[in-house]
Amino acid sequence: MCSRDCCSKGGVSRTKDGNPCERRAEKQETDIIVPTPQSLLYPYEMIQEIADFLVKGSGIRPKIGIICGSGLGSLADLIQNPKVFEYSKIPNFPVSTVEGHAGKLVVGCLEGVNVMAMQGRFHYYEGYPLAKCSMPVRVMKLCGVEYLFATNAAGGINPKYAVGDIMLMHDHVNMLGFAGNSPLQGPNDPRFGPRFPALVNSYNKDLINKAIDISKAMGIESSVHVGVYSCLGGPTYETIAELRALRMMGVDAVGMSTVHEVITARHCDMKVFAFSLITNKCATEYSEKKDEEANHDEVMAVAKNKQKACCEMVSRLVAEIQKSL
Ligand SMILES: O=P(O)(O)O[C@H]1O[C@H](CO)[C@@H](O)[C@H]1O
Ligand SMILES: Nc1nc2[nH]cnc2c(=O)[nH]1
Repeated sequence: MCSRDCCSKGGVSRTKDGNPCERRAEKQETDIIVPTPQSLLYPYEMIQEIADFLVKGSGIRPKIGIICGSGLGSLADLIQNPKVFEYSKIPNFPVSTVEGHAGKLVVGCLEGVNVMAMQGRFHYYEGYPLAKCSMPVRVMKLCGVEYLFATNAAGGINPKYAVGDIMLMHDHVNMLGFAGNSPLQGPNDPRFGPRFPALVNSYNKDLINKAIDISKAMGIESSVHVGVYSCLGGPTYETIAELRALRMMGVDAVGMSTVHEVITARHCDMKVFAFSLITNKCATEYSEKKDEEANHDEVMAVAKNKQKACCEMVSRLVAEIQKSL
């Protein structure tokens, strides 16, 4: 209420005698905030600056970029001669706020290939716009990265999936996109990619086939699936009705990440490989059992338990790529 003792009726501030309050009208005009389109948050030059900082600081131009999912930070521990950058020390970089996401960028060598790994990703529910969540993918691109490996912890909706299984992503359903949200929203910078990128064939078939062969060589093929992931905004886990709806849409696993990173990577023509570690089974029947409710401690515990297999999958696939370089 303004100091002239106004009240608000029908969205219009009025003085006690019913006349519109001029002071409030003036204030409203100056208070209008025009949101910055997502794509303008990190202009090309700023991304280039971050990439230059990392390439100069590490002396390395990575070919493969790895994003470690919740509890899967040990993927970055595979890297030899690592140069570690705390996110807080990288200019214009956001900070990680989620448990299981250390907030470090590790650059070095894996299976003879220069790689860069994010120990900690950014999620929409942390309050970051999608373009900010996936900004590091563009940094990777300008550092020289050609392949994105995105990993995540996810809930298994497909009834055939068990906790601890791995789902190789071959497609996604972009629920945030259905609601009109995209990391590419706003003016397009063609130095990154086209205005209207196609997303069919986003997940590289050759890499999926190689990963299937690797799972056979590791003797874990019965717990490795190929399926569809969907990203919701979070931070809530899903209701039973939502899980049923997702299943009807053909979704096999659900999480709160990855899709915007894949969109950003495909926009700038990176080859994408992604997998979900199934950390919990999503209930699709109503029940009052507490142990059927998803929780982040369980997600982290399962990820830690299964990190060895995930690490082996990643390093073997990097070794396969190395053969073709
Ligand atoms: O997708 P990642 O980062 O692996 O994490 C998943 O696990 C967290 C919920 O337990 C959410 O952040 C969800 O997205
Ligand atoms: N949205 C969502 N994210 C997850 N991350 C790990 N498990 C889950 C889950 O069940 N739902």
